[in-house]
Amino acid sequence: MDDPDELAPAVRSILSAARDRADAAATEAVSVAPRDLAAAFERAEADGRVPVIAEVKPTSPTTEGTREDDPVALAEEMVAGGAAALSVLTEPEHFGGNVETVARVRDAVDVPVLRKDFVVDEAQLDAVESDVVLLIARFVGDDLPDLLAAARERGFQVLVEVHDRDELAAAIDAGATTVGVNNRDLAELVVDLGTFESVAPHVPDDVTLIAESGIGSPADARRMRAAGADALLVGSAIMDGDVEANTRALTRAEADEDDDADPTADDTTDTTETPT
Ligand SMILES: O=C(O)c1ccccc1NCC(=O)[C@H](O)[C@H](O)COP(=O)(O)O
Repeated sequence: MDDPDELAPAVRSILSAARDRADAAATEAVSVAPRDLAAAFERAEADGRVPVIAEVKPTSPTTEGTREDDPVALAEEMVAGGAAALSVLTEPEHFGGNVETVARVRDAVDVPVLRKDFVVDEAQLDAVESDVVLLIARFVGDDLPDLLAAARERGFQVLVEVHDRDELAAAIDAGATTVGVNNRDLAELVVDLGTFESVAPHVPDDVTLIAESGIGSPADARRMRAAGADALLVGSAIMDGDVEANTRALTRAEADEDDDADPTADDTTDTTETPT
């Protein structure tokens, strides 16, 4: 990992808490039979939905307040809104998450569930079963190949998160097949959708590519898709207000634009002939 002093104070605090939790991590290795993430994206595409990983994110260092609703109810609303997969924050101190929520959400829905946390140590992988785990290239540094292998041995699919071309190269060298480009700079906590646009052209075609963070509107969703995103990971914009409607607006971002461009595509239009 590069110089921790270059990270935002909130992120240093997140990492320090993650290391403390690693000390108390489980000792028995989990064994997962995962739901296929790529297949879930394909199902969404076939159905005319933008593949969206909707994130259960009660709070965060860049969010005001905490959403106190039952996370399982929120997860079900996300699926009703067309989410192809879910992400559940399990970091307790800065994001209001916990590992029990992943298990409850996974029991309640049939889409793949990503456990979103700041894993820095192999034993942390055993805290709970999920279909996908996140490894952040910047945080795990040279341990990425070993952690990737350890996660796969347990059956997890792995989303490797990068922020620039050097991290992308490290992810590809380590054998990552699903890569997320985070638009949020963890040094400044500033979001710039141009990050995805600058890194995406360098991602090999056989890698499943996910645009993460800062996607706030259907126009943003279309922008990320035009830049090559196979799927989008969205938290704040979905959690702010009506979760089902917010999810639907993003999963329908392309279908709704097609409908706008072609009024005859509106399936509510009555095409029966009126007798004269
Ligand atoms: O979201 C934050 O404030 C944050 C701060 C520090 C480190 C990580 C952070 N977010 C983690 C995430 O990966 C996002 O929750 C995820 O990409 C969704 O982002 P968004 O749609 O912008 O909520």
